[in-house]
Amino acid sequence: MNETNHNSLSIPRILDANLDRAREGLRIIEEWCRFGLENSQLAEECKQMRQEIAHWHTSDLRLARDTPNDPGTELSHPQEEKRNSIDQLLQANLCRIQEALRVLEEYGKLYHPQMGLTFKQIRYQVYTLESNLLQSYRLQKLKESPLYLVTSPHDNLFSIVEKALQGGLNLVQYRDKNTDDIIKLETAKILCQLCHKYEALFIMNDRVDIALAVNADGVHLGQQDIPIALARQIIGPNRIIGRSTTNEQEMAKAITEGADYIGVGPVYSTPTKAGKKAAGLTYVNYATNTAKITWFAIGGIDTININEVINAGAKQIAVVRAIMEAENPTIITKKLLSQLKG
Ligand SMILES: Cc1ncc(COP(=O)(O)OP(=O)(O)O)c(N)n1
Ligand SMILES: Cc1ncsc1CCOP(=O)(O)O
Ligand SMILES: [Mg+2]
Repeated sequence: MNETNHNSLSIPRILDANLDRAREGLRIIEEWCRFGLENSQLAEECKQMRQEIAHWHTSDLRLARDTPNDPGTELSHPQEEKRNSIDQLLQANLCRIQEALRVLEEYGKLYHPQMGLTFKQIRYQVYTLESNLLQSYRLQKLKESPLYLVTSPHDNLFSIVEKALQGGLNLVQYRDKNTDDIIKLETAKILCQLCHKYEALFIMNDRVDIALAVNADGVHLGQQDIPIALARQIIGPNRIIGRSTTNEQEMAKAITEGADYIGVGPVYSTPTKAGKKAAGLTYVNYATNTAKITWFAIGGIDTININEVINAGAKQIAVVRAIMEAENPTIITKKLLSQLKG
């Protein structure tokens, strides 16, 4: 250790700088919770943590500040100058807060007997905040996605999905009933990254294990798949669980069991789900009048018949062939989105 640069103010300076850093970072997250997510509970949690941190920022520590001689003020990482998305901005600031809290925890032990423990507790509160923030972000995005692409196997799968994302799609489900698991895993990984690049949500069909392995935003489970409670235990509280429903009883059960969204259909009979009886527009009407959670009408919907489904009250729809078999997936995506926006 170089003793020449070490003096009695070194630790107060470290604490002063990191108290500022943690509070600034929390303020950035708080603004998003308040204005972006409109989640007053999360905003309040941020505020309380800021106040607790402020309480430790005593005049002794502020007086130790020596900005003109601080070699760190000029240092900035190129990544700090660049934020491509709100997601990245939040991640970067959560990281900054956690680093600052860790510094406060370690150096705080040398300053005040209680400081290490307090900042350890705040650091854990920030981990919980991060996870709640992610859940809130996913649920909001889900609610605001009018169009849901459920994929089918295709030689140009990635390019079709990317073209649809370029058309404004926000929600994609990877569905492939027949491929080997090892290929499914690799495909899911690539699709998940692709979706996140476009800030879209990625949902895995049927498979909770693959959803977790690739960091998917959620999983879609049908009536023959594992129970929602078990999926929740495995996948945790922050990822989305969707459930297919074809009638009133299934809808009620899925909602009671805690599905984040439901599929409502098949509206029309469809070769994609051959042999499955259509639930019809009557069931869409029922969902319009009854479902209090996010729901997607699905089955046989295209640019021609979508208005019937919209007239039955659907605000969000899911399609397979309409996009997967389109000559131009970007144009069809834009068209479906504009039809849904009315
Ligand atoms: C959005 C959405 N709704 C319904 C389904 C159908 O799920 P499931 O009944 O499990 O049938 P498979 O898709 O697994 O054949 C879905 N995938 N997505
Ligand atoms: C997976 C699924 N679940 C109910 S209908 C359906 C398939 C919908 O496919 P398409 O949009 O091609 O009719
Ligand atoms: Mg299924």
